[in-house]
Amino acid sequence: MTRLSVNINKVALLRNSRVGNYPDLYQFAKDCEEFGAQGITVHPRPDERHIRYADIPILKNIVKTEYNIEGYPSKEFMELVIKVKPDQCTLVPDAPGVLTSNTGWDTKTHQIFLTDIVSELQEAGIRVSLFLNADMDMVSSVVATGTDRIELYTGTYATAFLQDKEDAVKAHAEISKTVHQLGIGINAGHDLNLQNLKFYKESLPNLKEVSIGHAFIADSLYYGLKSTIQMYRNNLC
Ligand SMILES: CC(=O)[C@@H](O)[C@H](O)COP(=O)(O)O
Ligand SMILES: NCC(=O)COP(=O)(O)O
Repeated sequence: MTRLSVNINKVALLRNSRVGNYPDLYQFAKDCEEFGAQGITVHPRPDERHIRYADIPILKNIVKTEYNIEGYPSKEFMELVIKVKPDQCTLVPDAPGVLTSNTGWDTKTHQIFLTDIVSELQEAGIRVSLFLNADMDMVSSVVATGTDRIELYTGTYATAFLQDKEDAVKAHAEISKTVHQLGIGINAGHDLNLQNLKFYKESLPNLKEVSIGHAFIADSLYYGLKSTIQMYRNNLC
């Protein structure tokens, strides 16, 4: 089974565009789970453009499925995650001012750094996932970090899907098969949507979780939250 984890960053972005608490981020997370979401993902960025650090502990008491916190392992981020103890922490190599996540880790270059971070999170009882490009050259260093999972960055897949979907998914299918055989779990995310999700899932039989936010929230504006969750879940069957 592939879990659908809804990334609620963009609900927080809308909330932050006015003083007050509307839409209510916490009620939205509750409703996502009531309607069938199997996880909630948040990505607190240093500028707090959407998810605020103050949201993180509150959501910990609200999320009943799986709570996934994504972000760059800065000192502040690590202190927050270790304190809150989500089910999973997905480490992302984003620079502070980046518009959105746009690449995975160079685990070869950052192997020692990541190994220490992975170990610190695991000692706190948190499952760790590393955001990664579909690059077989990274596999040995990924294993060396001791990470529990990888999250395949699917932004390039989503772009290439429109031209040649078989070619777009090839590297992802190959690395997921290899990493699965090495005992590491496979997650995926970024720019997945109702057009490209089903083919991706069919091409990666060992996919444990997808985290989807931007397209999902946009779709919810048209179809409503309950219908959108069902539509995405139907693409993961
Ligand atoms: C890591 C990733 O690809 C997404 O989870 C990221 O959280 C998107 O961030 P924005 O919502 O700020 O674009
Ligand atoms: N890890 C990917 C995620 O949480 C959401 O990415 P996107 O669907 O907002 O591009």
